[in-house]
Amino acid sequence: MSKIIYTKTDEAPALATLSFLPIVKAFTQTAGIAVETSDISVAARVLAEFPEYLNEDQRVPDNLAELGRLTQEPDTNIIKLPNISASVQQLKAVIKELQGKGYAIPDFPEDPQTDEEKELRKRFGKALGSAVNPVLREGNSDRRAPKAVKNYARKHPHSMGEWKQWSSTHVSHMHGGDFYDGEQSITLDKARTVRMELLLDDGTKKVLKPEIALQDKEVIDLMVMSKDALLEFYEREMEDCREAGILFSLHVKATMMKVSHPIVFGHAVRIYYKEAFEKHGACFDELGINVNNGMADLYDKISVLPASKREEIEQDLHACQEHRPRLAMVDSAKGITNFHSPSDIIVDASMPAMIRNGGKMWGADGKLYDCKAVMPESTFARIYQEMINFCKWHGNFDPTTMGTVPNVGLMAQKAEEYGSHDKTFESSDTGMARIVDIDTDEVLLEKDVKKGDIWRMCQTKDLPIQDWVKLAVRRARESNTPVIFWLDPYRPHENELIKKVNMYLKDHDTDGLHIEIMSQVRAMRYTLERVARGLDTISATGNILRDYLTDLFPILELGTSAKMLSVVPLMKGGGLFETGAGGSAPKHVEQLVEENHLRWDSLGEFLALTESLEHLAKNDNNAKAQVLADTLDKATEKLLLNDKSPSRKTGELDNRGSHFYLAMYWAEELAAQEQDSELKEKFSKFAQSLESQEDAIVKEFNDAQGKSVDIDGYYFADEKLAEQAMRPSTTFNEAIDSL
Ligand SMILES: NC(=O)C1=CN([C@@H]2O[C@H](COP(=O)(O)OP(=O)(O)OC[C@H]3O[C@@H](n4cnc5c(N)ncnc54)[C@H](OP(=O)(O)O)[C@@H]3O)[C@@H](O)[C@H]2O)C=CC1
Ligand SMILES: O=C(O)CCC(=O)C(=O)O
Ligand SMILES: [Mg+2]
Repeated sequence: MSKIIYTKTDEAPALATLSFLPIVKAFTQTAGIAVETSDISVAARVLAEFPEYLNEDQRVPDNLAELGRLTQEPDTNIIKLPNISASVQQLKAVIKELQGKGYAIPDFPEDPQTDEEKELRKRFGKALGSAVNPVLREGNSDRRAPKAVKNYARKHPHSMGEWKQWSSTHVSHMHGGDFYDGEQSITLDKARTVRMELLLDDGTKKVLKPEIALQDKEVIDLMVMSKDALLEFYEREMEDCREAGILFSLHVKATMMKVSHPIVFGHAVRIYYKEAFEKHGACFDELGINVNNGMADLYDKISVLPASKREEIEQDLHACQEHRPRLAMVDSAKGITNFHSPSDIIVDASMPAMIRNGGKMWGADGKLYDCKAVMPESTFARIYQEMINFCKWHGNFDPTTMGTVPNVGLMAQKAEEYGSHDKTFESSDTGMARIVDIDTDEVLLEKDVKKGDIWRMCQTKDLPIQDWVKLAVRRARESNTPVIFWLDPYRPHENELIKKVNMYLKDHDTDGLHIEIMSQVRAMRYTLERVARGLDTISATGNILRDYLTDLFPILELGTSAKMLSVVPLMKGGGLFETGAGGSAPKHVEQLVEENHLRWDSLGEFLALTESLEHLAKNDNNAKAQVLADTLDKATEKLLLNDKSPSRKTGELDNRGSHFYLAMYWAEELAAQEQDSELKEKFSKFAQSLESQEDAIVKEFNDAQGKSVDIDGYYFADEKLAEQAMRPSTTFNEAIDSL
């Protein structure tokens, strides 16, 4: 029997799954396909990590490890929904919720001292930040807007804020002392085993990572972020921002760069509130405040202090604000600033939202203002400034005419920075950071560091690079679209990649294809000139730009990255089908709980399912699966054309109603096709029955809305209550269950 694994994740997509999965199961079983679920939500991952603390009946298997194993099997077919990459605050909330429900998970040790606490911290660390995607992404990334989706966006453009030439909005990044500055990179001449160490001035060595096995032809990099340079940069930019009278907004990716970016974030907060931190430092230390977790953590922890002390601290914090720039807000109604939590502003989604808004962010008064977008690491920040320059000169992009920018991303096997967190260190001393061959004692790479600097090693394996080049050539051929490799010869790492790209391009027939290599800023300029003329350009990028560009262009082109087709052809032959290119939309859960309306758009799920069925049809020689894929594709287009995507407004069609329409259109298409008479017969009756009950079903869906709903939890909601909430139409449920 053919099998699809459907992941159960978190927040909005997890809710949507409760409504959509019964439909998927009912349709696919007609083609002999079993759909199995695999719970990889952050709560399930925490439970799986601590079986010895749980009763027998509370234990759950380590599904993520199993899925990771399956990525190595050629017949694997996984549909992967977005999941939470948890910050420390979120992880603590997960633990609290589980404990409250009788799961005796231990407390999170914030400042581990004993060996036991350190071990616990390490185990919890497995559920922190981006812990799922890197395990499953055993292939490179192919993300694009399907034609039907792009055509729909052209006909029904989303709103765009207006860019003015006199906008003061700009990007600020470091010009020295950051990871880009003085980066070192080599391609290995043979397989080696190395250690990462800090050589102190007195000759002693601190080994930080005793053994890393490196493959032949692998590219490794050594990069350092200077603490002094970072602090100077923040001081200068905060003052510049205050003088300019615009909002200060910090954009980091603390979820994926889960070691370095919380530190970079924490320094910004400490500099902003410098005097208060100097005055109350000892008290903050005593309370175990770690501002790398955001101001939310600070306010939470000072709440235990006597009122007079607490008020004094609050006053001192407010006094700092007087001579600092105004902060961009995440939620002005609730007074939540950009410094509240490092996972509130995640650069891949936050920068495009600002650019789409005409370069504006929300101020504390709920009004929009120009801003200084601060992205300390210059490596990729420059692409955003280039886009801002373009917008200021040419005005905002026009979704009705703009071209599209698909992406082929080098991602497999934890490529580049996104795989570096276990090789990233905040230096405890001043000395020489070194990568040393264990067998020969050769120093492969070394760089001076000072106490507090952040240093890291990145790895990029050769086979993923070969596969990436192959995928880029394939996409160029299949879509007859130019490919630009965004690679900067002045950056040592990318210079190594350029050599490899040039070499591996020779393995393919590139006759008649337009393939070029350009540095990021030129590539952005070139791509935008084409975008504005309605021309399409594939971006072939490394892992970080894959992430950034696949939110940036879709948000401008389609209004959201949720509408992207996002395929990961696994290197061992299987398929990983991600649903959209965005995240788990936490704000949507709030609306569901308060008003029983889920505005989550499952288009990404529909697109992923189509690809998954097509993959399965070919792999398992399952003709019925191909019929299901073809008809689902048509049904999805019909859904768009008939405007049956979820509305943002409570009382109107939402996620659940939209699923009903997809089911009805899918059934209609199956009834209309001539390839498979069995499916035709079965779905003709089903389609008729849904059509005849359409009004009653939509009424049931809409009537359920407008009141609050209790699903008893957030990270570990009650399955039954959540399912009831997500399947409120008895008529539709009966129809689906009877298929
Ligand atoms: N592949 C993965 O597993 C990914 C996971 N993440 C994780 O997701 C979480 C949230 O990240 P965040 O930066 O807020 O980005 P999101 O992409 O989740 O959300 C940003 C906004 O995009 C819109 N949006 C996203 N998806 C949809 C959808 N399907 N339908 C309609 N609108 C949508 C919503 O806008 P509006 O509010 O206006 O409706 C939403 O508030 C984090 O924990 C992050 O780590 C992030 C990216 C990828
Ligand atoms: O894994 C994560 O935290 C985010 C992934 C992401 O943003 C992406 O792949 O686009
Ligand atoms: Mg992303």
